[in-house]
Amino acid sequence: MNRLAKAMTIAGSDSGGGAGIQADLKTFHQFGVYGTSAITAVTVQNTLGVTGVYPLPTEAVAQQMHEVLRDIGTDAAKTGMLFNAEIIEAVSREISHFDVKKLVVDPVMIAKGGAKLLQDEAIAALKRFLLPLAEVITPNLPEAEFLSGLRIETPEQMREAARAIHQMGPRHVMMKGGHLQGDAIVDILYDGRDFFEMEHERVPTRHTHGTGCTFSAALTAELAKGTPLVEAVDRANRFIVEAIRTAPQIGGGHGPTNHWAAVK
Ligand SMILES: Nc1ncnc2c1ncn2[C@@H]1O[C@H](COP(=O)(O)OP(=O)(O)OP(=O)(O)O)[C@@H](O)[C@H]1O
Ligand SMILES: Cc1ncc(CO)c(N)n1
Repeated sequence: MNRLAKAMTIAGSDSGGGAGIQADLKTFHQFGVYGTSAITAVTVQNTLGVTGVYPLPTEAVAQQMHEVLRDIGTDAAKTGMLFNAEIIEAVSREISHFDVKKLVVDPVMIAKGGAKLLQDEAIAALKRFLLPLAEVITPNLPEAEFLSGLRIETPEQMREAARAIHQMGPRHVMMKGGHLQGDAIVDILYDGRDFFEMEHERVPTRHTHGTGCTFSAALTAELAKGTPLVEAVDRANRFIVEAIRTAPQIGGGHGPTNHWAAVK
């Protein structure tokens, strides 16, 4: 067997199991990657929504990262729900200290039902401390609007916002176009020079809980294995579409995707 690739997720716990840490670890496993975690907050959630958010002490987040990274190490890492500015600063410090180069930042801000997973005043810390360390940031359109301060209603405005976000320091911007109308979903990847457009089908379903987490976890797993970025994005896209298409119909609300989805 080849050396086992390792990936770390730094994110919130979703008790319902479809998003956050749980989605990330299930996805790492499905990609054959050994997963480790640093939990930033415990959320009380099911498929109907979020009813509680309990952030951990900043020191607990930093210690989880420190102890895992100094012993086990990691080939890639991703961040999800970080909740506040203090946690963002501490996470950025550990990422720099251990020189984690393949960092995927999923700038989680609000859950689908509207619950706040990032405090408003933490956006400045995200831009200042974390984005310059990212290999790739994966905003959806509302997140890209918040970060760039621009309105995004057309593909051209997506490209404009990607340029603005790239200026904040990440080496690549992978902007997910799912929130624009249309039968097809067009995502764009920007490396500071060229735009790569990727189109895939839109699956008609309400079972999309944790799609952003699952997509960025798949991307992180591929990067951990050494897959080049454009190919890693393509594989992660194929995985999330298949996971949505074969969602297991769990719960009475927005159910999780199928973390056992197989992609060739
Ligand atoms: N109905 C759908 N059909 C096909 N692909 C989808 C669908 N919904 C989302 N996706 C894809 O899943 C990926 C992540 O989705 P999205 O941007 O909606 O995540 P998100 O809003 O961050 O999700 P969450 O906050 O629940 O984790 C994107 O690549 C997007 O194109
Ligand atoms: C813990 C957590 N992270 C991220 C999301 C966004 O899907 C969520 N609902 N819960």
